[in-house]
Amino acid sequence: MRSPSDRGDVASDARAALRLDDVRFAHGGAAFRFDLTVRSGEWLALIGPSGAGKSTLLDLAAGFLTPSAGQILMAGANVTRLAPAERPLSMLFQENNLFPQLDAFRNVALGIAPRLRVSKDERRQIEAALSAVGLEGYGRRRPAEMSGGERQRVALARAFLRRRPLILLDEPFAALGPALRRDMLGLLDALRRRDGAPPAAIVMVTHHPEDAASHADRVAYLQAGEIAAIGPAAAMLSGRTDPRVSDYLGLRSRKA
Ligand SMILES: Nc1ncnc2c1ncn2[C@@H]1O[C@H](COP(=O)(O)OP(=O)(O)OP(=O)(O)O)[C@@H](O)[C@H]1O
Repeated sequence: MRSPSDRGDVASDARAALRLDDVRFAHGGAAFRFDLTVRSGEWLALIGPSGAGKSTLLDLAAGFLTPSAGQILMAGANVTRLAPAERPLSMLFQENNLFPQLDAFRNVALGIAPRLRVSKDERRQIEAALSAVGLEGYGRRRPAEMSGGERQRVALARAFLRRRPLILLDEPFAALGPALRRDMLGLLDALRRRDGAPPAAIVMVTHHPEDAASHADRVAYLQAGEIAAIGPAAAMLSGRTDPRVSDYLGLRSRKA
């Protein structure tokens, strides 16, 4: 049986949560070229040195940047020219995911009711989402009245209420301590499996190899604007697959 490769076979590509097909982009002096297939329900971690293009890859997938060439597909549909709001995904950043003037309830409500007019049923869903992230009773608090971890929980509640099949994470827990980061990743994993629906696929930028090791199915290593290596998380993080990855992870002894 052939192992799933990055290009994948035609049938699995058609169902892929995300596919970047020879996507090209340039900003500043930096050029980017990405080929990637993320299967439905898969958790992919993006690692690599600062400036390698991890955020650029996510921004292209989300629609905040437009490729100069190539195609972006989600569940087989070409979304290359669609605005971010029209794409079947949710994205979480390291900060500023919430509207500061709105309380937690309204920030979550925006996930399903952009004009903030909510029905009784929607109110119940929003309260259930807040409770699922451990924030029962926090509905009236504004972002400034919450900790960084609580704010990210509100953002998670909103993302999951939207029930999009793809979640893009640009280091959303990087500012949290190790224990809290572990809790948040566990919560994210539990939330994406709720309701018996297929789990949402996740593409997560991280500078913490241990986060990738504990949750990712595959790891992609980016360097100089492209995916230099990709494979199962355990193999990639063992440092035995690619010398560039082991150097990045600090796993190879260096000669003085
Ligand atoms: N808006 C922009 N205009 C010009 N150049 C940019 C812009 N955004 C990013 N770049 C450049 O593109 C390259 C890739 O940036 P990107 O943010 O994707 O890297 P990264 O791998 O996410 O880095 P980090 O780990 O530091 O967040 C960098 O050299 C950066 O300076």
